[in-house]
Amino acid sequence: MKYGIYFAYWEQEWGVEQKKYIAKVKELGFDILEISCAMLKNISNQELLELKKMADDNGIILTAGYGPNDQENLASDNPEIVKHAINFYTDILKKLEILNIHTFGGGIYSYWPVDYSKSIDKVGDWDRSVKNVRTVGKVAGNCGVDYCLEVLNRFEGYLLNTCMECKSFVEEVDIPAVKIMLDTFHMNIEEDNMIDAIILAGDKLGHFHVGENNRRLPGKGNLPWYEIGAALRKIGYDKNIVMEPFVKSGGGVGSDIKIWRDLSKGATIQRLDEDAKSSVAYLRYVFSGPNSDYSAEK
Ligand SMILES: O=C(CO)[C@H](O)[C@H](O)[C@H](O)CO
Ligand SMILES: [Mn+2]
Repeated sequence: MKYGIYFAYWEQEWGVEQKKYIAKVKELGFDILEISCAMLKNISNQELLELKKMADDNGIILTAGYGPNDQENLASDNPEIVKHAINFYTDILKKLEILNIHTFGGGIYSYWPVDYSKSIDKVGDWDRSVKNVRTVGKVAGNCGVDYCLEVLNRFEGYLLNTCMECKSFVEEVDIPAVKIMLDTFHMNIEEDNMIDAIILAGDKLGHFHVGENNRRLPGKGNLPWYEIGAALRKIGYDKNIVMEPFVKSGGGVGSDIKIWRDLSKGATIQRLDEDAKSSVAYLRYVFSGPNSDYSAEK
């Protein structure tokens, strides 16, 4: 397994320049930097190549995350929005191919975060999204990108709240590049048992986000990391583990993620860095097993 972190741990806006985090995460002991596709919307080819070179030079793997806005919604009942969304994803996927990025995840079958002042048509949105994710998933496959559908908690999304729903959706889409993405923060809210959910995902699991019950760094909350690691090993998961901590309020990130207090306890940037370094060392240790009493027979 490779270990990474989402740049937004240090930032308040999704679209900011993220190149500077490549050397930093390397230094802190990570293999991966996850960037936001928000920064790829208006990027030049030259900048793309520079970003790729910087990752290569530092021995860092890049992955990509994204929370699409309501104009990029593949589940929309408005054909103009769907057309725009398909064009948007096609452009982004071509850029990911240039960047040698093979993993793209998030609520990329709907929009995020959902506006619940509007009425919800889950059945209709599901059918439209299956059809349109199939279209975009084929493009992803041609670009060598796994298109990973993140299971989100009910307050942020309504289409895929559990691994079971995501598995059915992925089976309906039936395109090899379209995979399940799980995030321990969301699983802790929605799944009866997050270990069983990982086992259920099995070889369809394409990407894995880790964060505590309150989105602090792994090791600072109450999630069962030993058991999570054992479940990942049991399904033979050998892809990416990307931590997605959110601890500072403010800006677009703070408002989308709903951080209304300082979960970092006033940490300086230096302290944030040290915490991330300790957390990835901790995760590498607990996920390497065999440290858990989660039995393989379960
Ligand atoms: O877990 C998430 C949202 O709660 C997502 O992974 C990202 O934050 C989202 O895609 C924005 O990039
Ligand atoms: Mn996530």
